[in-house]
Amino acid sequence: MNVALSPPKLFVRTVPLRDHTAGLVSRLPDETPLAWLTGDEGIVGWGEAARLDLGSEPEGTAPTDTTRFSEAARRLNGLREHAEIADEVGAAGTGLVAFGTFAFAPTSPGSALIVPRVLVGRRGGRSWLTTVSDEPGALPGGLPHTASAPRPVGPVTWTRGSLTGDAWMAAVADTVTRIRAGELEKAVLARDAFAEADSPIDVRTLLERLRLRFPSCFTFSVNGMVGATPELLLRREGDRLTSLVLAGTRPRGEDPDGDRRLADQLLASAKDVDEHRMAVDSLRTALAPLAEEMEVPRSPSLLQLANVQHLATRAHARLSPGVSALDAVAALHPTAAVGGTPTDTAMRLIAGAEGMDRGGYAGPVGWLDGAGNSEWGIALRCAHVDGARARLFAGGGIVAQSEPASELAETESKFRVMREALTDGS
Ligand SMILES: C=C(O[C@@H]1C=C(C(=O)O)C=C[C@H]1O)C(=O)O
Repeated sequence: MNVALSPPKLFVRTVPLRDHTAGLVSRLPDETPLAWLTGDEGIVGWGEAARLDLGSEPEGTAPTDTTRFSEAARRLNGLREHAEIADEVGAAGTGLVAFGTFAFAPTSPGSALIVPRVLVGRRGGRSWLTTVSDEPGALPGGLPHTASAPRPVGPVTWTRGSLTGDAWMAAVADTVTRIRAGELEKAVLARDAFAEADSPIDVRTLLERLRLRFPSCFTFSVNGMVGATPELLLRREGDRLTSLVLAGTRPRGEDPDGDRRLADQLLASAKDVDEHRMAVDSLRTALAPLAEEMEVPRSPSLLQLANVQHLATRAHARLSPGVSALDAVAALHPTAAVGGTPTDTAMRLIAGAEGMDRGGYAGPVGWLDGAGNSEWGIALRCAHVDGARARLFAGGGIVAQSEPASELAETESKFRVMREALTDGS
């Protein structure tokens, strides 16, 4: 674990912004942009007023260990206690805001919270600017207008991931055998793929493509993790919590009739409905000790995206007094939508079967403000971007009736999100 030095004193100021016309992504400089966007709304940030790198736990730590979340909460509280905040807007995402990404497994590196130097937000017809500085009076009053235009990605070379398609299908087959033998009920298996461009990838280009193609998803960029996830681990507004659970997938059809047929098949599939139920059950069980009221629909509805369609359940809860967003993140991660059932057995199987470290893939990614408002997605349909290289991830839930070839095809549909974002002119 990192030993926290005494936190810096931060001077935070949020002011309303009158200029509503410019898109949020166009505000961003190209270096390490931070973003959380739904369509035209959300928050973007740049610079680092504070960076909390959270250490990884030693090998052998229980797969459900939550130290990285409690460490994040403790260190963020330290920052908040020292901060001087002048907030003229007072909405979700104003004041002292940190973007965050957490590794899927406690033993993986890469979990971090970042407080940007500058943040621009827009929501419900209001826009704001937050600046964070180390000295009183050194607060910039307006926006720096230095952002350059986003660059195209250029030609990309694709290489296969940690496992070949055949090796990955063999891992799926082995998992099915273990499920049928009664060792567990469900495990989500993922794979990776690599892309290499000729020059550093401009993350803003990816963000703009992703938010336009997936306006109902959460387009994010935090500490190298970039993607557009449809899955909301949780949103906290006051004491209200919302979560959108997804599990059960079909591709989109070629035409409206084919599309409807695939949707009907999905809604009627005992295999997918069961797989979905496990994800919802894992949420319900994790949330129950934290909530005073919970509202979870009995049966899933359909969520259609540009590349795939999912079974979806939107759950609501009222959190018990004193339960923070990070408490809820720690309790909910990993849901059976990205881990499995039972959680511990599935996590151990995943660590052995995938032949790779997931890093931040399938971990929580999002932001929180000083008032306790917060949004955390599950980092899916994403890549880790590092200079000219991108490592893409995609997975799917494996249950007793799963077939390796269709699971492989499902991961290909999910890879499309980032493959297309990385392809100019697609
Ligand atoms: C694991 C992923 O997606 C998850 C798995 C799903 C499934 O198995 O049907 C559906 C949505 C997500 O919860 C991914 O996109 O990589």
